[in-house]
Amino acid sequence: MARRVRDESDFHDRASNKNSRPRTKQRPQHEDAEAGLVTGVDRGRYTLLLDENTPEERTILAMKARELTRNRVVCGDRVDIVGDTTGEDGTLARIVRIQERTSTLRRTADDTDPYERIIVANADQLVIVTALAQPEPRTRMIDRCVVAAYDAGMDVLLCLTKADLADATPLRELYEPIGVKVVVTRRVHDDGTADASDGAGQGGQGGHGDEPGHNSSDTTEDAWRIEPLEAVRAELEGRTSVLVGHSGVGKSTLVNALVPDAYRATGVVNDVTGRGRHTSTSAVALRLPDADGNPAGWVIDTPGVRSFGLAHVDVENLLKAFDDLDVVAEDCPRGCTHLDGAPDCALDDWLEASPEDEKAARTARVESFRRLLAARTGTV
Ligand SMILES: Nc1nc2c(ncn2[C@@H]2O[C@H](COP(=O)(O)OP(=O)(O)OP(=O)(O)O)[C@@H](O)[C@H]2O)c(=O)[nH]1
Ligand SMILES: [Zn+2]
Repeated sequence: MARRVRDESDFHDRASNKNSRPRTKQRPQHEDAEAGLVTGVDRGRYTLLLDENTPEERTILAMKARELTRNRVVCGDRVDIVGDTTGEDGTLARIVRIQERTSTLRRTADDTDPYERIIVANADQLVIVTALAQPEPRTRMIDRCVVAAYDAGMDVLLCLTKADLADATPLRELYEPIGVKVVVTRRVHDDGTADASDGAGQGGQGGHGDEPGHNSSDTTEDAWRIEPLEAVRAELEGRTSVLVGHSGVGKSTLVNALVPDAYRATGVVNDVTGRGRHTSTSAVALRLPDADGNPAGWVIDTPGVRSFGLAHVDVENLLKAFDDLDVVAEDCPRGCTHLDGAPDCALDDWLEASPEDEKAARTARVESFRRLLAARTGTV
């Protein structure tokens, strides 16, 4: 369901909109530019992957060229680069263009940040990692993430962790009717028990999942593993997924199991800034291996993203994520809010006219849609 989404320049910098930029003057200058993928951003330094999946594949560092000063380059962006692109020590290339984005996950300006920001570009799936207990799930937070994803034209995967501690059924029932895919993971001890009484801290950076794609008890003698890891991997393969989740939900545990050495692989950024990765708040793209260790997609971890401001969200975009309701709402009065109690809202007529056997399903759809609409406002 990836739809074309407007460029960031549509929102706060119309003057520099790409259509009015003197492209023809830049083109000849940069016709030797190479293409790269932004895998990390840290204080004006961009980590890029060039010649992806070829023998020449390499990681380089770059900065933005002067003409891009006012444009934000984010993780997941495809960019054009000039200068020294060898990636050798001490080299710094220049990003001269941002390629057209297929999606932009964004958050609204708020009290702490006056700008609406793009968080990640070109992702097609948002993975909301939520623990079933410790910490307790917060459905309002999940709703808000779903809204942000649907607004961006992204699919949603709800990953419910710690199923060894609580039942996933209530959350499943809440989210499956709105087109959210659900995967449920649990911690399983190597002796087969699903008891989470100890082992805390062993998993965060753990030795679990040392063997890409297997992570089974015959390769790890100690403690525990996350299951079913392969079901999660199957949902991520061939896609670019953004992972969000509150502290303590088990996101790092999951990323480590899926992408062995994930955090060591981002060391390039650390070498430059001297900062540990865990103090970084910007997104990092990690390559997901398939069961044989071959590249099979991208997982973008977002350590700093705990919630989304949603004031920018367009009701129409949200409605588009509900195909059936979108058609019905064509009969709504102009400017209908579609909220509960909205005068003459066609969604209410649709419910009333429902055949008996469809009533429950229709009601679940409309109620879920209205819940998401309401979640746009207020704070988490
Ligand atoms: N019982 C149980 N504990 C789990 C499970 N997954 C992770 N944990 C534990 O939950 C705690 C938090 O996991 P992390 O992976 O560090 O959580 P996080 O979401 O990355 O949190 P931050 O690192 O603070 O962002 C750790 O002690 C893990 O061992 C699970 O499925 N069941
Ligand atoms: Zn309506």
